[in-house]
Amino acid sequence: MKTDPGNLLPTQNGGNCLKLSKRDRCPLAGDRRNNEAPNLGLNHLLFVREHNRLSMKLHELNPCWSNEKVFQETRRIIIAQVQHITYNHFLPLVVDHDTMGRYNLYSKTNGFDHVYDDSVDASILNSFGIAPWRYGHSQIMAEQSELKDDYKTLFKHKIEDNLQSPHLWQRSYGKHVTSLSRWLATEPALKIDNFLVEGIRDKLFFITTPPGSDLYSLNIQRGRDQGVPAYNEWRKFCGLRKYRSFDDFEKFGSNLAAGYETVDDVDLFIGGLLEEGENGSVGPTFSCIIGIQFQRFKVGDRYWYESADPDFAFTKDQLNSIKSASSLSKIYCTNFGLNEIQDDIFKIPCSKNSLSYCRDLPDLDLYLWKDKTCAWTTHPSGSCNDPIDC
Ligand code: HEM
Repeated sequence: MKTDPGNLLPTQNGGNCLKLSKRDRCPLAGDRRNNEAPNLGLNHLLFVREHNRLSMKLHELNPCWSNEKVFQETRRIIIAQVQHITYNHFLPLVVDHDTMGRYNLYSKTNGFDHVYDDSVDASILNSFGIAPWRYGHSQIMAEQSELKDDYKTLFKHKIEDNLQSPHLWQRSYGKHVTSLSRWLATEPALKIDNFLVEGIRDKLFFITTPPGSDLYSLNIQRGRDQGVPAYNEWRKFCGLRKYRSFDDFEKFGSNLAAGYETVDDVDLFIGGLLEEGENGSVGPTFSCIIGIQFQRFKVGDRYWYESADPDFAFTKDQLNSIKSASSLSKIYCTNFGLNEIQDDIFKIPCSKNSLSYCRDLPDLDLYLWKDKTCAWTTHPSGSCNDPIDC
């Protein structure tokens, strides 16, 4: 895929982003919101770099493959990695243990899994995008910072000064990508709760649209605009006890009583965030909706990465390599130039999650993608320049 100098996201003339310096350019990525916050842009950049890294290797292994074939095969591998990491490493930290089991969200440890059900609609539930999946807004930190290679020196950048701008990672041809990613990988996100940092509560987008707005208010209003059922309706749907009075919200009850007429009016986004989950995850109502949604994404996806459909399935060995060797830690440190990283990037480094050298973390075995016919196709004379077989 195309990149800019510094191996950065490609840019367009003009474009829709905030330019904080003369040299800033608006990046192009799969989602136009990639520049909403610098760390979101970094995650888009991460997978462009990973795509190009894998496709170069596939091309070296299979010189007879067309560019299109290399692109499509790489895309398929990246999608499989994202699905595997999301369901097995990330989701178990967002929802509770029961939800993972109830909705069959874990992948099988090895081999294929026939999960596809053509009666399942994999599109997004209105309520899911409005409330439970916005839980992450409460985890947003007040700064987007950089950590130098001593892991101690910190350069802080206020979040409100950098929204809608690629400046932090783009300046000096991407020289700061590594230090930003070091911070992102090691600094714990904030707790999931009903609090929001000031930079996105009072000052959201204040540079472009002064005096700025409030992300939680937008979330609440969006739910009302789109007719999302109230919190208590969802509790009932999820088999939880409906709340009868504001006292059920315990210490938050009196504040809610000041803003709502009855307990049945409480918005899903507000009620859901007030629940406490298991080990810091979201509470039972959000877990329920997220569980249903992720089950639909999985079971309603004809191309789910564990599929054994002979028309497009990975081989069993390829699939097992994806399962055993995909980790966001590896993808991060390989593509962002880190030497070391904790084994599980979703958790902070500690004695149970120690640092490893990047090169020691498992990587996909791309030799399993070697097309045995390829060398002969490119060299009908039979001369062999194949790095593996020769
Ligand atoms: C600095 C970080 C972030 C900023 C500035 C931000 C900002 C926004 C804004 C302005 C909206 C549109 C609100 C509306 O008008 O309805 C939005 C939507 C949304 N955000 Fe965030 N967000 C951030 C991080 C996150 C995180 C970490 C998550 C989840 C883990 C998340 C999940 C969502 C979802 C699901 C939507 C709705 C998307 C849709 O329906 O198309 N956001 N965000």
